[in-house]
Amino acid sequence: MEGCRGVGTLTQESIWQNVLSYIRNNITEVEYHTWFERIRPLGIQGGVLELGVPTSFAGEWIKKHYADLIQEALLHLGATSPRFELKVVPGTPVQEDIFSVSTQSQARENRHKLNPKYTFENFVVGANNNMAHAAALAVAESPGRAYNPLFIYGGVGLGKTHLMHAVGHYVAQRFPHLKIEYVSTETFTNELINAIREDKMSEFRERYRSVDLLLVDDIQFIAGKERTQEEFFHTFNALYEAHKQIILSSDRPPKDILTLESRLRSRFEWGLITDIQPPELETRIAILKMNAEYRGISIPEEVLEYIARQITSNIRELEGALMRLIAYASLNGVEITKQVAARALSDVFTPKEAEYKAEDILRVVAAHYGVRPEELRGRGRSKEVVLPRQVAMYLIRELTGASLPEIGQFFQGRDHTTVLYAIQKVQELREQDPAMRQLLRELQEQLG
Ligand SMILES: Nc1ncnc2c1ncn2[C@@H]1O[C@H](COP(=O)(O)OP(=O)(O)OP(=O)(O)O)[C@@H](O)[C@H]1O
Repeated sequence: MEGCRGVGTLTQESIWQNVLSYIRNNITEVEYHTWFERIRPLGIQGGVLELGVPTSFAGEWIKKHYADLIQEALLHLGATSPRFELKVVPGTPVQEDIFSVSTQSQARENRHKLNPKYTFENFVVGANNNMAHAAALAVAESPGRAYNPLFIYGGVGLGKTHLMHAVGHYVAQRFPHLKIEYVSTETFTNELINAIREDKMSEFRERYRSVDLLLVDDIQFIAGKERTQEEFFHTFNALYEAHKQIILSSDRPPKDILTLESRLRSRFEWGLITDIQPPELETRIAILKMNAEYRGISIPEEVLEYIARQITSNIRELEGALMRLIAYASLNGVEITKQVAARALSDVFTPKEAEYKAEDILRVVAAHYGVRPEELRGRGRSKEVVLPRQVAMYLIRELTGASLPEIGQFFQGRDHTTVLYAIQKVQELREQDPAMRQLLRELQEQLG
C-alpha cells in the first residue's frame, strides 16, 4: 500500500481487520455494529484504501462522523499519508454470526416479526428524533438495563414503529439467543380474547412472559379495555421483575391516555419517556434520499426537495409520495423531474409552487417568433411555424412533464411520434447550437 509504512506484506483484508479493531476500541458497540460491520475492503489503489459501503447514505454518514477515526487507525498502522475512499456497493453482505442451531432458529423466528427495512441504519436522525434514537440505541445495547420501560410517543407516521423494530433487529443480531416479541396492542387484545374463549390462558401467559424483549405498538389503544389492562399489568410486572426489556409506543404520553389505570400509568412512567416530533426539511429530504437509494433509484436533489416541501408532518405520506412518483415515471417512461413530480403528485397535494401551463408556454414561444399561438397549434407547415412549434413541444415536455400523446392532443391531435421527432430535433439543436441553448434559457426565464 503506497503511503503505508510497515504494512506492505499485509493483505487489504488484514489491513482492514486491523483498522476495524482500532475503531472498535474507540466507539460504542452499537455504532460499530451499525456502521462498520457491513463495510468491505475492495482494494488499495495508489495508496488509497477503497472500502465498499451498502448505500451512499451509509457512506456519507461514515465520512461525516468517522473519517478522522479511520485515518487515525491507518496512521496507527503506519500509513504516512492515510487515505481512504468509500464506494457504494449495493448488496454489500451482512456478515452472519456463527451460532448454535437453537440460537439460529430463535434468531430466524425473531427476524420474522420485524420489518427488514426498519433498522438503525435506515433511520435518519434529525433534531426531531435524536433523543428517541439515542434512547433506543442505549436500550439496544443493554436490554433490560438502560431504560425500562422505554416509552416512545409521537404523531402518526413519525417512526415509532421503525425505532422499535430497529432495537429488535439489533438485539436479534447481537444477542441471537434472546426471544423477541413484537405485537400491536390490538393483536395483544385479540389474542387475549381468543385465549379466554378457548380456555388457553396459560399458553397466552407463557408466551408473553417468557420473552426477553417485548415491543408493544400503539399502547394508547389499551385505554378503556379493563381486561386487557389487567392482563398487561401482570405481563409487565413479570417481565420487569425479571429485568426483561419492554418498549412501548403511543401517539401521546402516558398522562394523556385517558381511562388508563393509574397503576399502569405509573409503570409506564418508571423508565424513560421520549417523543418524536415532525421532521424538519433537511431530515425529510434525507429520508427521501435514503428511501430512493434503498430501492436503487437516483432522484435529483431538487425533486426530493420539492416533495419534502409539500409534505411536512407524516413520513409515511412522504414515502408514499415518493413511491407514487417512481411508479408514475417508470410506467410512463419519463425521467423524474420536478415537473413530472408535480404531475404525478397532483392529487396528493396542491403544489405550493406555480406549475407551468402548456397554454402559457405556447403564448411565450409564439410571441418570441412573432406568430400567433393558434398558428403554432394549427396544421400549417410553413417554415415560420415549424421550428417554433417544435420548440413549444420541447418546452411543454420539459416543463410540464406531459406525456407525448398528451402533447400531441394539445397540438390538435398530432401523433405522438411527431411530438417525439420535434423534441429530438430541439434536443439536437440545443446540443449543437449555443444560440438555441440561449433561447431556451430566455424562454424559460420569461415563464418564471
Ligand atoms: N427517521 C426516519 N428515517 C427513515 N425512515 C423513517 C424515519 N421515521 C419514519 N420513517 C419511515 O416512515 C414510515 C412510518 O414510520 P412508522 O410506521 O415507524 O411510524 P409510526 O410513528 O409508528 O406511525 P403510527 O403512529 O401510524 O404507528 C416507515 O416507513 C418508516 O420507515
